[in-house]
Amino acid sequence: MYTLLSGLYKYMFQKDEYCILILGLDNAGKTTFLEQSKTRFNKNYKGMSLSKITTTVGLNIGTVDVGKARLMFWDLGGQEELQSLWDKYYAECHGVIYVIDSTDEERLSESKEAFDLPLHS
Ligand SMILES: Nc1nc2c(ncn2[C@@H]2O[C@H](COP(=O)(O)OP(=O)(O)OP(=O)(O)O)[C@@H](O)[C@H]2O)c(=O)[nH]1
Ligand SMILES: [Mg+2]
Repeated sequence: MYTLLSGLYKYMFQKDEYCILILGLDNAGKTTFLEQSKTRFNKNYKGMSLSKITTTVGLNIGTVDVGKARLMFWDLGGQEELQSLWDKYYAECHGVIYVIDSTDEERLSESKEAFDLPLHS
């Protein structure tokens, strides 16, 4: 009976959780994207001032509920020495958002190389 009820409860109220990695070069706008997503989708979230966002050294985690899904975003640091950590998270995630600063044309090829890195490791 307990199993039946807990199954029913989970079916009705529990959200499916998905882990989404946010990758991209340093300064591409990953943390800004995460903050904007949280502000847009989480009703009671008062977003932090965008000017207060500094470069990410570790990991920012943000949760956003969309319909019956709960998206758990992992925003990793994009600096070169941190890129080797990307593939540690790659195997655990359900999806990847790759952020490119389209105005920074000089770094587009560097961005492409960094994008290819976890795909080939
Ligand atoms: N104009 C403009 N500036 C942006 C946009 N997104 C981010 N920025 C600016 O770009 C800079 C870097 O943004 P972050 O979100 O910290 O970049 P990041 O990819 O998280 O960088 P790391 O944490 O170092 O990997 C900040 O000064 C932001 O305000 C955008 O869509 N438009
Ligand atoms: Mg960041």
